[in-house]
Amino acid sequence: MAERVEGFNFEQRHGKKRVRVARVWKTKEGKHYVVEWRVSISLLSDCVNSYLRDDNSDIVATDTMKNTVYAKAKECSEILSVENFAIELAKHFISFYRQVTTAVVNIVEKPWERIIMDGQPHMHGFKLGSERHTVEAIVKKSGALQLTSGVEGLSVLKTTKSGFEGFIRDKYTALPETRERMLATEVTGLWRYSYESLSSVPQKPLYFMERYDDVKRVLLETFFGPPNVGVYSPSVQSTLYQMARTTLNRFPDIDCVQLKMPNIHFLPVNISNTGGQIVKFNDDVYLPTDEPHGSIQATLSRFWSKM
Ligand SMILES: O=c1[nH]c(=O)c2[nH]c(=O)[nH]c2[nH]1
Repeated sequence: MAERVEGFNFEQRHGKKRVRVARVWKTKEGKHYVVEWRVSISLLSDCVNSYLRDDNSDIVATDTMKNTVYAKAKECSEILSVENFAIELAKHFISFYRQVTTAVVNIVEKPWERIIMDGQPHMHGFKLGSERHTVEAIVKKSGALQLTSGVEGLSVLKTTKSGFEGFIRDKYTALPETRERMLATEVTGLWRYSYESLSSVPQKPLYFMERYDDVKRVLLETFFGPPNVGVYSPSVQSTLYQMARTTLNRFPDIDCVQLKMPNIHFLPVNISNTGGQIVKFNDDVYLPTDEPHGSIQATLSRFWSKM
C-alpha cells in the first residue's frame, strides 16, 4: 500500500512482534486444555502524520496491541484453534480503529501435548512436542481474508528407500550415484486456505486444528510410504512434489502449498590408517551433519489460486 508523500513513494506498517501468551481452559470435569502462542501483529494504517509531522493522533500504540492479545485471550471462553484466534485479533483491529486498513497477524503455537500415563490421558499434564503449528491471517477492512497455516521444525528421517542418480556429472562432480542412502530433512510447510472472506470461514471452532493434523498426516504418509514397505524416493525434489501434490489433491479447501525441505546429510564413514581400514562403510555408520545442507523448496498451487 504505497502512497505519495513529498514527491516520494512511501510504505509503512507498525506492530508488535513476539507477544507471548498462554491460555488455559478448564472443563467442569477437571480436564484442562492449554495453548502457548507467540503472536506478532502488523497494522497497515493511515498514520502518515506521525512520520511526517510529529503527530501521533492516528497511532495505535504497539503497547495497546500487546494488551489486546491478552484481552482477547481472556475473552475466548472456549478453546479455539490458533487460526481462529489470529482471525479474531485481526478482525478486532480492522473493525475497532478507523485508521487501520489491514491487519496482519502471525502466530506460532508451541507444541504442548497432553501426557499419556499408563495409557491414560492426563487431566492437566503436558509435555513439549517438536514441530510447531503456524498461522498468518491477513484481514482487510472490507472483510477480505488471506489465511495461511503451516508447520515448522517437522524433522523426519528414513534409513533406506532413497537414492539420487542421473544428475549432471562434470569435472567438479564427486558425488557417487546411489539407490541406497539415508534421507533426512526438516520440513517447513505453508498452505493457503481458499476462504477469501471472514464470512466464508468454517464456523466449527476446532476445524483448523483437525486440518493441521490431517495435513501433517498426509505429508508424513507421503514422505515415508506404507509402514512395512515404505516408498522409494529418487530425490528430495520428487518426494517434495509428491507431498505437495497429495496435499492439494486431498484437501479441496487448500489452494496452495509451499514446502521447504533442506537435505540434511548423513555422510558415510570410512576410516583407514597405514595398517588398513578401521571402518568400512556398509550402510551402517554415518557422520550426522547440520551444515552444509541442501536447500530444496517449491510452491504448488491450483491454476486459479492467487498466491
Ligand atoms: O535429493 C537430492 N537432490 C539434490 O538436488 C541433490 N544434490 C546432491 O548433492 N544430493 C542431492 N539429493
